Amino acid sequence: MWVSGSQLWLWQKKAREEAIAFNIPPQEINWLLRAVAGLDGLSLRLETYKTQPRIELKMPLSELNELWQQRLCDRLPLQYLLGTTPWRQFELKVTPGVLIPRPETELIIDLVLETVETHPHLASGDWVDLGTGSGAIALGLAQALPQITVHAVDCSPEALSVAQENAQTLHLTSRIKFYQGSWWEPLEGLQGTLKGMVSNPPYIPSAEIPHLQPEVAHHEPHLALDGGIDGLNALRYLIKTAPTYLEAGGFWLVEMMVGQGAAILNLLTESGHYQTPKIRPDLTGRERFVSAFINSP
Ligand SMILES: C[S@@+](CC[C@H](N)C(=O)[O-])C[C@H]1O[C@@H](n2cnc3c(N)ncnc32)[C@H](O)[C@@H]1O
Repeated sequence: MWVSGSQLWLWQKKAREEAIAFNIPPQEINWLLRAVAGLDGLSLRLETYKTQPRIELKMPLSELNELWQQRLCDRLPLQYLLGTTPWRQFELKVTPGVLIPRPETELIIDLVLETVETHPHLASGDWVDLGTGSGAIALGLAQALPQITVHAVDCSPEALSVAQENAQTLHLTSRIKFYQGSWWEPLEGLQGTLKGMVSNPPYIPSAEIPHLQPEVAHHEPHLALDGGIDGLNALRYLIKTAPTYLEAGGFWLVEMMVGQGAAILNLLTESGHYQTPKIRPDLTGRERFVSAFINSP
């Protein structure tokens, strides 16, 4: 499907005005045009594509416009409309059955790598990603630590099928084992053997979910968001159960919501099974992660 550069420029100009009117970041149009028209950042920024006689689109202009109207009127996230999202060096498949992996979650991989540098025994063996969703964290770990096997668990069959497809596309299927079930349930046989656990569990207090941006509240799976009354249901469970599965000296790392750090540190200390619990900030300095080690004998 071909259009002239000037036709596409006119469409982009109208879409930009609509984005501003609907309070949607206008940069999303460039993202859309990169994906649908294969335009690069420079020609979009300088609008040089406007003089191109012919530009190939992956869909008719009318269909592109329908997608855009869905973005505006239904507040459907662009990542679901395009079916992909960038995450670390990957381009991951996403569907409305999985949480769109967030840029701040990328830091989990860096925190693990930083820890492995000072604790080299963690660089091989078995790790788990509990609540794997699109598979983002499991894929990032498998790619960054070539000597480990990642066990990736999710209770959502739809999420697991997306995660498996992502692993296939990235040629990482031999490094990740996927399981459907609740948290540790499918991993009974690995009790006491795991080197590390990472998880970005649901942690939003139930009553806050309807007040999130409509893109999140209306379109992302509530199973991925809802952490119960205080948001800590899954985190509490993971603190209680991880010591049965991780080996002594094993590493425990979770993502959380700003403001949950003190409660999580308390739970870790009360459990008596963890040492050196630490709140870890994201790149903007907000407290978003907590790590600890399982007590050594
Ligand atoms: C916040 S999302 C994280 C997804 C992905 N790890 C990421 O960071 O983008 C939480 C994930 O936990 C999964 N989940 C919720 N309850 C679960 C349970 N009881 N057992 C296993 N997974 C669960 C959800 O399906 C969802 O995929």
